[in-house]
Order: sequence, then C-alpha cells, then structure tokens
Amino acid sequence: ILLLLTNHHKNQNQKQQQPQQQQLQDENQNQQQQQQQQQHAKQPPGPPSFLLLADVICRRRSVFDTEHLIRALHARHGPVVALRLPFQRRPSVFVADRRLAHRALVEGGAAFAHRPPLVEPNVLFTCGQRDISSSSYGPYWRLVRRNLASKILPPSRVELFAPTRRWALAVLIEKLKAQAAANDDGVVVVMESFKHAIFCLLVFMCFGVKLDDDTTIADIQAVQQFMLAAFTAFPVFAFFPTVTKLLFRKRWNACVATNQKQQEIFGALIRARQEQKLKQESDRIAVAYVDSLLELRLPEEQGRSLTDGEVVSLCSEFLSGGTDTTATALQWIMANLVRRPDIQTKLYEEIKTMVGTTERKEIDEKVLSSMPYLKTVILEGLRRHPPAHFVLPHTVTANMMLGEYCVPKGADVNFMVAEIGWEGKVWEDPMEFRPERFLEGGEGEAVDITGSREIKMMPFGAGRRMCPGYGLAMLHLEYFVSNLVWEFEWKAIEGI
Ligand code: HEM
Repeated sequence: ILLLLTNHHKNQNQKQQQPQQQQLQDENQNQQQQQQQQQHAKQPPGPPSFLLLADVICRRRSVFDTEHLIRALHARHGPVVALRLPFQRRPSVFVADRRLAHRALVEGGAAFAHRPPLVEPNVLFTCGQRDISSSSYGPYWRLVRRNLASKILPPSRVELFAPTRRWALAVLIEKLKAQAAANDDGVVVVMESFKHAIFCLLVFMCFGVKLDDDTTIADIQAVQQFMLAAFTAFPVFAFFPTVTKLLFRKRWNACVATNQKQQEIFGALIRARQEQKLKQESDRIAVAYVDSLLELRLPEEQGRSLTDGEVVSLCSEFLSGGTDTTATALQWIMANLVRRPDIQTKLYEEIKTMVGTTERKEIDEKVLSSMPYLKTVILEGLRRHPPAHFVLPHTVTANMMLGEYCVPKGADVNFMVAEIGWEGKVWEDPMEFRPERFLEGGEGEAVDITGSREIKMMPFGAGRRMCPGYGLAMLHLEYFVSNLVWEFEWKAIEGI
C-alpha cells in the first residue's frame, strides 16, 4: 500500500510539475529561437553615417531636424530604419509601423521599457535621471510613477481640482478678452494665453498655491522653457564634457544658473506649502503633488525620503510634461475649428443641448462626459496633430528582435507617433480633419487610445511607459475646448 501511495504522490507531483516544466521548456526554446534569429537577422537599414552627414550638409538642414530624414528613409527602406550619426556609439532606430509598435511596447513587456542614458545638461536638469520620464526601468521608476498615478491622477483626486480649473478658465477668458479689446480688429494670438492658463493650473496641482501674480509664473515658465529647449538642442556636452564645459563655458554656466534658480523658486514654493499645512489653513487643497513626494519613502534605499533635487526634478517634469503638450493640442484643435465653422457649429449645438440654455455661464465639467461629439473633436485633434511626433526615446538592454531586424543592445528606439496615426490603411483620407470618423460606423469607433488591444493612434505612447497623465490631459482639453467654443465665436483672419 505504501508503495502504491508513494507512486500515487509521485504521479500527482509529476502531473503538477508537467505544465511548469513545459512552460520552462517553451521559454528556453523561445530564447534559443530568438538567439538563432538574432544571429541571422540584419540590423535595421539606414545610410552610413558619412552619407547621412553629407546629405545634411548639402541640404543645409540640422541633424536634429530628423523627421524629414526619417520619412525619406522609411519610404526607401520600410517601417524600421536606423540612423547612425558619426558621434553616436549606438544607432537610433525609428519605428513607423503600428503593429511593430504594439509588439515592442505592449506585447514586449519590459524589454522595450528602458530609457537611454542622458547627456549634460539633461543629467543636471533631471538630478541624474531621477524624474519619471528619464529614470531607468526599475524599482525607483515604478515607485515614483505609481505615486503620481495613485496620489494625483485618479479621477476622484482630479475632481478635487474642479474649482482650480474654473479659476484657470476665468484667467484665460480674461486674458483673451483683454487682448481682443486692445486690438481694433479683435485679433488674438492664443498660444501664450493657453500655456499660461494650463501652467497656472498645473502649478496649483503641484504646489497647492494659486499664483496669479504674473512675475513668479513668468519666472518658472522661463526656467522650464530653457530646460525644455536644452532637451532638443545640439548636445555639445556629450563629447569630452570636461573640455566642452570649458570651451562653451558661457553656455554651461547658464545651465548651472538656471538649475540653481529652479531650486530656489521651487524651494520657496515647497516651504510655503509646508507652512500652509502647519497652519492648517482651511482653504488649502487636501493633496498637492509635492505633498505626496515629501511623504514618499524609498524601501529599496533604507527607507530614505527623496532628496531636494529629486523632488524638484519630479515637480519640474509634472509642469513641463503637462503644459506644452496640452497647450499645443488645444491650439491645433482651435485652429481646426476656426477653419471649419461647420464643426464649430455642431459642437456649439451639442453644448447648447447639454447646458439647456444659451446663457454664457461656464460649462459644468460634469456634463462633459455626455458630449460624444466633443470627444470626437478632441480625438481627431490628437490623431491629426499629436503634440509629440515621437514618444520619448526607449532603449533595449539586450539584442532584441523587432520584425525581421535585430535591434542591438543599447540602441535608442523611437516610435513615430504622427506617422502611425496617419496610416492610410487604417484611416480614410488620414490628413483630413474629420471628427465623424470616431462616431458609430467610422473607422475610429471605440478606438483604444491606450493602445493595449491594438494601436491605431498613440498620441500618449503605449505600454509600460505610456503617458500617465493622459486622463488629466483629455479632461483639460474637453474642458477648455468646450468652454472656449461656448464663450467666443472663432473666426480665421483673412489672408492668413
Ligand atoms: C495632450 C497632453 C499630453 C500628451 C500628448 C502627452 C504625451 C506623452 C508621450 C508621447 C509620452 C512618452 C511615452 C513613451 O515614452 O512611450 C509621455 C510621457 C509622460 N507624460 Fe505625458 N502627455 C501629455 C500630458 C501629460 C500630463 C498632463 C502629465 C502630467 C500629469 C504628463 C506626464 C508624463 C510623464 C510623467 C511621462 C513619462 C512616463 C514614463 O516614462 O513612465 N503628460 N507623455
């Protein structure tokens, strides 16, 4: 009997172990297959670096104005191409295919979720890559991303900022009216006012203070603008930094001074917030982003709190990440409404039905979710004019297959957001602004903006590194677009 029992147990264990063993075997086989494929696969095609440089010089274009170059390369070589610049150790790979983007970013899991190392002055500006967007994929990134996603961005938290949105909208409308009144023909240049309103809103969400005095807002905006420009500028300090920092001393000193100024301004705002909390002022908002950062502990690093530099870089990212992108999207949507009075009228009619009056009082954001046409206008704006034409650069920490090519370890991998949203096989007349495509029966009906099921457009990226602020951005766009259409009649200037 004992013998039988042991055999029975043995059989049961074997049965339980079989699927696990099978899984391990499958994984090993997959790995072996990947390795074999990699051995035989080519690297993504692209011109040799000297030809690329010659092309750039002949056409008098900047190497960093890469979009036109990459489009031409895609037309010649297909959806995966590589640029190899003479001063780059690893190639930059560009992917313009929605299925390959899905395979890498969503199905690929962590494999494509890493970020490449930054060079100066961006190392300085991110406190050594300690913000969410540039930090390497790992426990620190997970902790700070989860903190933003769970403390500030859930709908229940975002709802608390409704009065702040009303205030920012009032600031915007006042600014636009003042501009129109100052000009005989009522012409208004909107972008700076859009940026200002969204910035005021995000500063409040970040520091819990209403800064309506224009000088502090202007000071912070100037610092943020300087840093943003540094991200896309020629990376002089990437080569022999000790020498280039001396050679371009003025430029380096300006970077250090800007960083210093940011620490001072943000430091003062953080102190003001702490005092506000100590005094338990009744009108203070319950949670600001900076509170959550000050309370955060790093379990992987003996439970220490964030350093001042880390807090500043995370706040700075919150302000920059949300302002220019949202303001650019807003500007493009309004530009299309100006050119298309039919769409503007349709939207106005939808708002009128929902609000139930023609009285010009600001739209309660609770009714936004019941405006399907408004949603289609926003989606079409983001598809046709995505504020970021590329996602932030990703990288791979091992050789990885992408389609028929092997992406070498350490290469930058860039996904072409705009091209993917303009694919002719998915979208009819893709360059036309047509919100109706997102209604029932259209090719964009029930589109998944997160791209987790399938990617048809990806204005916020997709997968693990996807923009965590996309819900907030959509709300801001719906809120400002509907209120601006309700408040003003938008017309194009003759001859422009
Ligand atoms: C229309 C507005 C916005 C657009 C189009 C946009 C777009 C993007 C894109 C394309 C990425 C890169 C994704 C990738 O690398 O795969 C990104 C990342 C990010 N965005 Fe946004 N964004 C917007 C608004 C916001 C807002 C309002 C916030 C802040 C609340 C925000 C915070 C971030 C952060 C922290 C990341 C880095 C994510 C990570 O690396 O894990 N964004 N965004």
